[in-house]
Order: sequence, then structure tokens, then C-alpha cells
Amino acid sequence: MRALEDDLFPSTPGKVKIERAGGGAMAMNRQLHRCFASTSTMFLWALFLVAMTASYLSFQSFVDTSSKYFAASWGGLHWERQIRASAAVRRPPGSAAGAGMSVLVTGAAGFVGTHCSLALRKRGDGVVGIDNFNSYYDPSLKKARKALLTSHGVFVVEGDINDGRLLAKLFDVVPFTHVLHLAAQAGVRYAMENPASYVHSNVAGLVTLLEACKNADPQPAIVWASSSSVYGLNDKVPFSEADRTDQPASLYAATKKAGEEITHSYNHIYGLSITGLRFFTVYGPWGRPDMAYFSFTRNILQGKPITVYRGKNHVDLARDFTYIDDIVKGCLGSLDTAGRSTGTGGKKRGPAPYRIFNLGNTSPVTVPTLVSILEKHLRVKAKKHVIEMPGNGDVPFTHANISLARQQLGYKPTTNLDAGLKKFVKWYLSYYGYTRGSKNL
Ligand SMILES: O=C(O)[C@H]1O[C@H](OP(=O)(O)OP(=O)(O)OC[C@H]2O[C@@H](n3ccc(=O)[nH]c3=O)[C@H](O)[C@@H]2O)[C@H](O)[C@@H](O)[C@@H]1O
Repeated sequence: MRALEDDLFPSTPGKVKIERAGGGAMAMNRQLHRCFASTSTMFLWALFLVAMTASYLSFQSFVDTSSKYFAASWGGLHWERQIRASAAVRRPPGSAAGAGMSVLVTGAAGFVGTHCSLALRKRGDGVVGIDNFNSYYDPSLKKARKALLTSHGVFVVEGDINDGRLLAKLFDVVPFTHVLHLAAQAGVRYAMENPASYVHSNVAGLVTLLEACKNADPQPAIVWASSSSVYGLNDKVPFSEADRTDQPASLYAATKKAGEEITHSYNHIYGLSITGLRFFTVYGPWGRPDMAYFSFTRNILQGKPITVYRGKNHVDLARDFTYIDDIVKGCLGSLDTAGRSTGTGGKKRGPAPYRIFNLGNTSPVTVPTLVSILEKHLRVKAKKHVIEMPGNGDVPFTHANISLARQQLGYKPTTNLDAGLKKFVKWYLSYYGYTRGSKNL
């Protein structure tokens, strides 16, 4: 009975086996045999455990994948109808701006994405948005932007640019003429906290999108958001497109620079038409809460201190702050002038345009001046806490040369920081329910 029990449950945890006394070689033999047997059974148990773990993990990933599949918020006839309706061009025939385009806007519920989608829709172009509504900043602001887009007839798909199946489906449903690629992990300093998210969106996501564009028939022309941050430690001012961009100061900048190189390879191999836009610190209504002008406004109104970074030797930091409406004009101008992609079926049929433009304002303003303008429009004094710029990826200044964009896109910024912040403050107060003359203002 005892032996049977031992054989059936040889290594029950916590069970101590007591050897009975026995003599000579037989005992030794038995011990050796038991030892060998227990080693091999241990090995079998280990194998069993490994197998169990492996099957558990693969079951988990199966559950994960299938739940993603079944829980997908896209697909179906109704969904396809909504996509087609949103992508339909509603431009009056013979209107000055041409036949109209169908644009897939990635990051449509983002700051620039929302404004561009609305502007395209307004002039009659077809627009379909895609956005993953991640929580990098308050997703309720993104939901509010989406509601605004919906009310203007722009359908926004909730999905990720890393989802190749979704992208393929979208191109299946609509022969998009253009992609305005604005989805990205933005923010210069957050890259030190969460580097993987920059690689996920700005590198892996970009490649997934380019693969979908390359496979699409017809291939769309692509206009996408690079960044002024690619100039990094360049100190030749103003920054021109031909200047050095091989000294990024942050991982964010490095992923945007990588994007410029990656898009170049897709242009070269597959004939995709590419326009990269180097945005210079874009601000305005419906903006990004992680940016300085936005968080300063919030803190000033709440009576909280703001941290103002200062450069080496007490030199103020400066940015070529660019108002959203000017950026929108630059984006639409880029879409309008983008030449066609030449490939079909993943094969290049001839050279396609590869362009890079600065979209800036051409007049840098220091951060302390930004704060004074905000104080003026908010009618509240800021509690400033000035510290030396931490080594977190920031650059001391940016300044755009926009001759190329002016020449080729007709780009001409018209809003200075004072006028632009006035509009931002007006939106902020109304969106967050402040009323002039109340106690807190
Ligand atoms: O133009 C660009 O390429 C980049 O512009 C912004 O990056 P940044 O210029 O750093 O914009 P903010 O984060 O709004 O900072 C503006 C200035 O305020 C300063 N700052 C920021 C935050 C803070 O708490 N205090 C402070 O003094 C920064 O050092 C910087 O000089 C965007 O966040 C990036 O996504 C974009 O790519």
C-alpha cells in the first residue's frame, strides 16, 4: 500500500519520505533505483509543469486575440456604410479646389487631427478618422473632439494604427486618395518616462500604416507630421530643411527623424508619395493639455505655481509657436500639392515625390513672454517657479525658415502668439466652464 502510494504520488509537496532500515546491496540498490526514479519523475513533473505553463500562455494569448477580435469596435455592413458615407466627396462639381479627395486622417481625435478633419470636411472633401483614444492625456477631451467631428459628418474609427487588419479593411472599403498621418506619441519630455510608447506609435505604427498604403490599390499620397524637434542641437538659425538633423536631443525627436528615413525608404522602394511636415510647437483651441501653454493656463487659473525652465547662463528658452489655423492651411496645402503615388500591387511604377517642409511661424517668443501674454488674457498673475532646464530632451530654441513651404504650398502664417493665445484662452474658459466676472476670475 505504501509503495503504491509512493508510486502514484511520488513527490507530493511537503511529504517527507522516511527510509525504512534495510541491509546491504539490496538496500543500496533500492535506494539508487528510488533516487533514479525520483529524479526521472521530478523531470517528468517539470516537463508537465512546463507544458502546462506553455499551454496556459498560448490559451491566454488565444483568449486575448479572440477577445480583441470579437470585441473589435469595427466591421459589419453598417460600419462599412458609415465609412463610405464619411469618405464621400461632397464638393460642388466645378468648384475652384478641384475634384475633391478622400482622406484617411490618423489621430483624428487629436489636436491637429480634429482641426484638419473639420477643415477638409468644410470644403467638401471626404474624411474618415482613426484614433486609439489612448490616455496619454485626458481621453474625455478626445471624446469631445470626436463628438464635434461626428456633428460635422466625420466618422472616427476607434482603432490603432498598429492594427494592420483594420487598416487593410479601411482601404478595402474606400479607395482613399490621401492619408493625413497625424497619429503619434507626442511630447518631448514624456519620452524619458515611457520610451516604448514612442517606438510603438512613431516607428512600429508608422511602418504598419505604410505597409497598408503600399498594398492599397490605388496607393494614397501620404502627408504626415514630423517635428521641429528633428533639428535637435542644430544652432544654425533659422532652421532650414537642408540643415543637419542628425543630432536629436530626445527619443521623441529620434523617432520623428526615424520616421523621415522610414518614409523615404517606402517612397524609394514602393513609389509612395510622401510629404513630411516639421511642425513648430503648435497651439490653439482644442489643444493638447500636456503642452506648456495649456498646463500653464490650467495652473494659473487654479492658483497653482508653474515651472518655467531657463537655459544655460540664464538665457530664456524660446519657441517658434505656431497657431493651429496656420498649420491647418499648411496641411491642406500639402494635400493639395502632393503628387500621386506611382505603385500598384506593392510595386513601384515610377518615381514619386518625397518632400519635407517646415511649418513654423518664423518669430520665436521666449517662455516668460508666453507666460506674460497668458497672464494678460487670463487677467490672473502666475506664480512662477523658475528653474534651470533639466536635461530632459528640451532644446533651447526653435526658429523656422519657411521659404520652401511658402514657395511650394503657398504657406503664410498670419496669427501671432498674442492673437492666437487670446483665441485659446477664450476657448479654454468656455470649454472648462469659467465665466468672466465670477469669483475665480
Ligand atoms: O515643435 C515641436 O516639434 C514640438 O513642440 C512641442 O514641444 P515643445 O516645444 O517642447 O512644447 P511645450 O512642451 O509646450 O514646451 C514649450 C516650452 O515651454 C517650456 N516648458 C515646458 C513645460 C514646463 O513645465 N515649463 C517650461 O518652461 C519648454 O522647455 C519649452 O521651451 C510638442 O509638445 C511636440 O509634440 C512637438 O513635436
